[in-house]
Amino acid sequence: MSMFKIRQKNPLVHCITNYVVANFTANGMLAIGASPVMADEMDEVQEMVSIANALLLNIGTLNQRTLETMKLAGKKANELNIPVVLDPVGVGATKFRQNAVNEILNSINIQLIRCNAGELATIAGVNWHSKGVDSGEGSMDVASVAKQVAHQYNCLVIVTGAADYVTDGKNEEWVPGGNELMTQVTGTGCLLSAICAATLTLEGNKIQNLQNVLTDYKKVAENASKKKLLGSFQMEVINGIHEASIGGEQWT
Ligand SMILES: Nc1ncnc2c1ncn2[C@@H]1O[C@H](COP(=O)(O)OP(=O)(O)OP(=O)(O)O)[C@@H](O)[C@H]1O
Ligand SMILES: Cc1ncsc1CCO
Repeated sequence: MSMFKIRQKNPLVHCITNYVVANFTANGMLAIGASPVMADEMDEVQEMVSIANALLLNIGTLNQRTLETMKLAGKKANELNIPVVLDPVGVGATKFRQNAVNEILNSINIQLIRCNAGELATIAGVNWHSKGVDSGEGSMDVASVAKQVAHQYNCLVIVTGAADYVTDGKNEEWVPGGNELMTQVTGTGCLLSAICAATLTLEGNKIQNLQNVLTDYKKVAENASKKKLLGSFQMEVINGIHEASIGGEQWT
């Protein structure tokens, strides 16, 4: 239902994202009727974010220069009350990513962290075996750790996996379902973060809106998996979110 609302609103989402998923993210955003713009030049990010409705910071292929542009854009977004989403891709993999995420979280008001369990563990300082940009392995109580992080940074937290979880530190929702093929193609999490940025521009209860989007996305994954063809799966996801966004209030 929230994808339908995003299409009604047509928000401009400024994405500073990684070069692996930039094209998929842009196509996914267009598919739900949002307007994506990718821009990471130091001399234009403040101007660009000023005309945007939301900002996405995704550290998937971060470097010193893009870290600086993220901080510039993030601070400007805060000044203008534009929601900022952080996708801390692979934060557990290197010291550079960990320091960068600490710097971002301590200098910018992030409205939502959208991460997988391994990324959450790193941000919370929980012992975890990271594996590049994948979730990796370990054990923790996702709900209590996510709530702790939400309190620490005064933000919403979404942790994706076999079941997705969303919290503001107090209220919480679980969204089960979907299909594991979502982890076999690149960028489904990154696109979801961009969609969440668009979702934060909607009126109404944030947790409820995000839960609706997570539910839609799980349903899209289930439908897309029916063909059991990995090569066309990404395209089926794009087709599915497009369908969800034109499906009206009742689409499930
Ligand atoms: N085991 C699983 N079963 C079903 N769905 C899953 C599973 N793991 C992840 N997903 C789904 O895959 C989507 C992306 O979540 P994931 O946790 O893989 O993000 P991510 O690791 O940040 O992805 P990426 O870095 O590839 O963008 C979400 O919709 C999530 O619900
Ligand atoms: C594979 C990969 N490497 C850096 S970012 C990225 C895309 C998935 O997050």
